[in-house]
Amino acid sequence: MMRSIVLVSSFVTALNAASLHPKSDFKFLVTFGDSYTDNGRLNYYGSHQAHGPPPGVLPAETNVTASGGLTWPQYVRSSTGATLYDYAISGATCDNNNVARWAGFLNANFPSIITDEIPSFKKDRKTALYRGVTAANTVYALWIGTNDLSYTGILSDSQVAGTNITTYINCLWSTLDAIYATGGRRFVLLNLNALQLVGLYRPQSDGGAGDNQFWANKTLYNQTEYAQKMLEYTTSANTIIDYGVPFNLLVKNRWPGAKVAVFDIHSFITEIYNKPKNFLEPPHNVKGFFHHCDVNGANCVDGPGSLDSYLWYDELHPSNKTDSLIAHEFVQVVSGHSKFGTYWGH
Ligand SMILES: CCCC(=O)Oc1ccc([N+](=O)[O-])cc1
Repeated sequence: MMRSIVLVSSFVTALNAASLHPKSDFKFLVTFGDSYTDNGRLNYYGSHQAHGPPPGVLPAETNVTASGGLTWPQYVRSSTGATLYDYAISGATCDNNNVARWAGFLNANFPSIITDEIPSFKKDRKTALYRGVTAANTVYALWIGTNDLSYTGILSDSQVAGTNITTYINCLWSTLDAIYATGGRRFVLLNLNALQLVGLYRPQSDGGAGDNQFWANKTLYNQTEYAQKMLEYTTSANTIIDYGVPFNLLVKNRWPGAKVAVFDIHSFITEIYNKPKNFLEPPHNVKGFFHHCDVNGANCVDGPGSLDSYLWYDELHPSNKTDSLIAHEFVQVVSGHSKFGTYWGH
């Protein structure tokens, strides 16, 4: 049977950011991901023998995240008034059965979306925390993959044998399956960041970092080759996401009644990189980063200047200025008004 494809032009009506009263169609934001999104959840695991909070309990938040300040969902909350449930955990991959990363301080792997974030969400979903959550008033955001493709993952062929970028992409669809099964119908999928631009993967010959806390022996490698690999991996995965969302949603009818927006973070970050004066405070800094530590992540020194001038906080993470820009654009995506959003629905 031929199925008509409908590009949803307006995902939801525009948000009244100024009032701080959440709009009826954006009362709750539920987020899944890694340190790009984590607002303190890993800290809870770190202080509770690698266990998450009991069902119905939110971990304490921090206002100094991996961005150097608030992270993007916290900015979305403050601009929209939406209630935020953030399951993101720093260091996470999509599924530890595909790419697992050891966390010495946990004496366990970093918790992943499939093994920890989704199970925690499903347990919480049955508690009073989710009173008032409906299919219509809740947006689920998924931003994962930076660690899957990272030097400790696919970039160094460190994934579980037999798994690959397609396995990672299939994990995205499995995550949407799990949320859909709980009643979620409105999804925003944030694609892979332009990782060839971060200091971690940029060659030193182009202003990138040398040996560092996220890749301790980077200088032993052909850095130009690895930056190019990262460009290939992120752009190829993002193309698969672009085609995979309408294929799964509309051709396979995998999530009947759902709407999915793809937020093209790769292009958004690249636009900040190319036109910093439109986004960052002068003097703009898009090649360097603000927070400099040794290869052990210790003896850190900040600056020079203000973090608001920087695209990046450290070798890997957007600055909190950038996170505030991501949040602003995310709200535009949810409202159907972003040139960085592609909207799919029945
Ligand atoms: C965006 C993915 C990068 C990431 O998750 O980085 C981190 C991993 C682990 C920690 N941590 O253990 O604190 C922080 C950031």
